[in-house]
Amino acid sequence: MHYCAICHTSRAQVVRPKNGQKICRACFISVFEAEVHTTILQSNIFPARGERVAIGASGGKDSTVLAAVLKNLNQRYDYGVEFVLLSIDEGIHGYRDDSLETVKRNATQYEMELCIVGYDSLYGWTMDQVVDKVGRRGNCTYCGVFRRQALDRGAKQLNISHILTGHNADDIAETILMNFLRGDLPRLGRCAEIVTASSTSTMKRSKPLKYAYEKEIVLYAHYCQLDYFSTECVYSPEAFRGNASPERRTTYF
Ligand SMILES: Nc1ncnc2c1ncn2[C@@H]1O[C@H](COP(=O)(O)OP(=O)(O)OP(=O)(O)O)[C@@H](O)[C@H]1O
Repeated sequence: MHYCAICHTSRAQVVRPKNGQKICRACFISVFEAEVHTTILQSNIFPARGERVAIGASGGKDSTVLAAVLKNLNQRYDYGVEFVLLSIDEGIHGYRDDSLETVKRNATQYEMELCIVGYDSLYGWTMDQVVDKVGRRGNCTYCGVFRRQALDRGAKQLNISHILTGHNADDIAETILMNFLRGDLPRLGRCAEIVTASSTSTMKRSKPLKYAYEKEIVLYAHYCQLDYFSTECVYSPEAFRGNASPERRTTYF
């Protein structure tokens, strides 16, 4: 039997993909949370007490883990921040309607206010209607752009100027590779930053899970028995992110 490399008393149950360390369940949970706390401190994500901050909440594993960890860390280290869950309803039947039910339960579990903003009320149409009219080609690209803007508009409605997202280390590695394949140098330069503030808007965006590997996020959610939604978007097989072949790349230049 291997003993945990941190506490040396319990049985090791996890081999960390990051460094090969064999640790027990309790030490994994505490080290995972400690690393997110370090990212928050080193990047000065919450510079002011009393700030209201939105968590972009999709109901998926990343944003659910983000909300759960922030709830714990805010209590433990007293950041003095009030978190609000902000969800965008893109209007994708059989996907977003189900995941929003998860976010509603999370709002109760984490005692956070929830605000849901829909593409239908912001733009006058849903993604299902867009796909019906123009087909599936490239729809993930528009949807991503609309979602980003919808998050900004939702946060403004709440009088909030700071949005956190659950982007993890694997997402950021994929984004770097995608920007490289597209030859998008300006984005390549800034896509790995933890805190970004655009020159055209006052909205600040942060990624506290930047150093968390997707495998460990799933493990954290599993060990903490978090309630999250794990079905893929019905339109996502079309995304460049999941299928970045050179032939497809040419359509983006
Ligand atoms: N519909 C949405 N409403 C609010 N925030 C969203 C929504 N979709 C995505 N986000 C935010 O953007 C982040 C990255 O989204 P992405 O679509 O890449 O999903 P993901 O990597 O599967 O994350 P998750 O597991 O949280 O769904 C999410 O973690 C979340 O913070």
